[in-house]
Amino acid sequence: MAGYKHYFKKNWRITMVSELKSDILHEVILRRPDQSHKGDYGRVLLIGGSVQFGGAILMASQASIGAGAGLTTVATDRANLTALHARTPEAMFIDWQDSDQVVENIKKSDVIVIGPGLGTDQQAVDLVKRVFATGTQDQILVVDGSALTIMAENHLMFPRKPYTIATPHQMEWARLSGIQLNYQTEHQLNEVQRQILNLDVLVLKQHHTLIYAQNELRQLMIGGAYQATGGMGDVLAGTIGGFVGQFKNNHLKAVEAAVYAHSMIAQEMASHSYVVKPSFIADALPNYMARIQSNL
Ligand SMILES: NC(=O)C1=CN([C@@H]2O[C@H](COP(=O)(O)OP(=O)(O)OC[C@H]3O[C@@H](n4cnc5c(N)ncnc54)[C@H](O)[C@@H]3O)[C@@H](O)[C@H]2O)[C@@H](O)CC1
Ligand SMILES: Nc1ncnc2c1ncn2[C@@H]1O[C@H](COP(=O)(O)OP(=O)(O)O)[C@@H](O)[C@H]1O
Ligand SMILES: [Mg+2]
Repeated sequence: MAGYKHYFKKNWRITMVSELKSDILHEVILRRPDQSHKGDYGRVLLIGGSVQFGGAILMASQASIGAGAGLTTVATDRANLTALHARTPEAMFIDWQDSDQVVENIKKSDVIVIGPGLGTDQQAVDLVKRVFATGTQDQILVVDGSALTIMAENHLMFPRKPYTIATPHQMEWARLSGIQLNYQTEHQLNEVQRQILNLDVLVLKQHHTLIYAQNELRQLMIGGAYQATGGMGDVLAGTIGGFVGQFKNNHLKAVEAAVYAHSMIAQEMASHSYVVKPSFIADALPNYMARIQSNL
């Protein structure tokens, strides 16, 4: 347990525990007004994708676009440029070594997703620090994958200003909180919540993912082991980015809807797929969201 207090401080009181149900989708995914444009649906910047883990950021950006982000930009290793444009020509590219362009794009984004396939080398550490230092009050930050490991290894705290969502799986949460897997009971987590610093939403990914926010804890009861494939969390991070970027009334509900939709699509696909490819979920999002909007 040693060390977690270093990261977390804010007082959280979980007073409501409930199951996350499908009505969240109908609450969040509404018909778009005709008089609107791409600038209304979120400028999402995704940062990640080392040479080794390029696929992670491709999947996350595919999910951001599928989820409906108005503009999706990817700051990644130049090695991913051709693959990115071949897979998702809708995405814009920034070389993550170009710090001026990275900072400029952090500033003009509504949502920043950092971590999928980021890796943990010094350049990645610098990027996490830069994002944390630059993020403003009216921005939303999604911290995933390697960015969480970097935080644990470098004793970084979540930044104060942006609305911050963390999406650790249990191993990442163990690194960050100091609570080992076998001890990650509800009680232990509540103890940590009381001390959380600067975090608005914690999506603790596992079979039956838990979503913690200041006054509530919701549990996802759908989804299954057909989701246990590398890239599944990268697609979730991109989906959350796309949802919070466009569904602006309530950030927490947008996160909950993203988590629910991601697993519901997987569950539907599992009726005819032994494993569900994460990129298929990214591509299925627009059709699924249209069905929700039409109440089908
Ligand atoms: N195609 C790609 O480029 C991929 C890149 N990835 C990236 O690789 C980096 C390292 O992330 P990883 O998660 O692979 O490695 P980590 O070292 O962070 O953790 C993975 C290990 O944690 C253990 N674990 C325990 N409980 C778990 C749970 N509930 N869910 C998931 N794992 C659990 C598993 O045994 C697993 O081997 C991240 O930046 C990630 O985004 C991964 O998403 C895999 C696919
Ligand atoms: N057995 C399972 N049941 C339900 N959901 C699962 C299961 N295994 C994995 N998942 C889901 O898949 C995603 C995996 O995320 P993560 O481990 O970050 O993947 P990656 O980093 O490889 O993209 C999470 O949303 C998790 O809840
Ligand atoms: Mg992950």
